[in-house]
Amino acid sequence: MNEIEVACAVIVRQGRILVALRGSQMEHAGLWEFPGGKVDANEAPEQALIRELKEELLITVKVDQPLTVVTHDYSNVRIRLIPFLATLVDGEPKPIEHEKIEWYHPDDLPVLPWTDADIPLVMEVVDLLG
Ligand SMILES: Nc1nc2c([nH]c(=O)n2[C@H]2C[C@H](O)[C@@H](COP(=O)(O)OP(=O)(O)OP(=O)(O)O)O2)c(=O)[nH]1
Repeated sequence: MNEIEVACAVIVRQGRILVALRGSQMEHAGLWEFPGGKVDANEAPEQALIRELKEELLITVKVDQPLTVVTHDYSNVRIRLIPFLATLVDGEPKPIEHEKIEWYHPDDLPVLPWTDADIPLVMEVVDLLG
């Protein structure tokens, strides 16, 4: 199966976490995710994350500690989801590609409809920050 690496960010501000709803034009439309995107060849996951968050939310982040990598098989692709805690250092996020974004308290995350790969990560975030 084709395998892709996807870096994503758990951005925490004043106890709330930035989450994004995938738009109708995207795969997994109508599901929530942590913002991020595919890691290009010869790119570090941290670099990919900084690039993707500039593109899709117009923000600059500082990448902090890595969280636990999740490997998940969708029907057509295996993804390695590579999460990091991150801090917003410049800009106010705007949903350029997403349907919308929200800041949620960690304890409110588990009830959202998430992309399948994110479920273990959501649990880790609740354990760590909830
Ligand atoms: N960004 C992100 N993607 C996720 C998460 N969980 C999850 O299964 N995915 C999947 C959805 C997509 O199939 C893939 C990421 O691809 P994408 O389409 O968002 O990335 P991209 O912006 O680099 O895509 P593109 O420019 O090539 O279209 O990973 C998550 O929490 N964050």
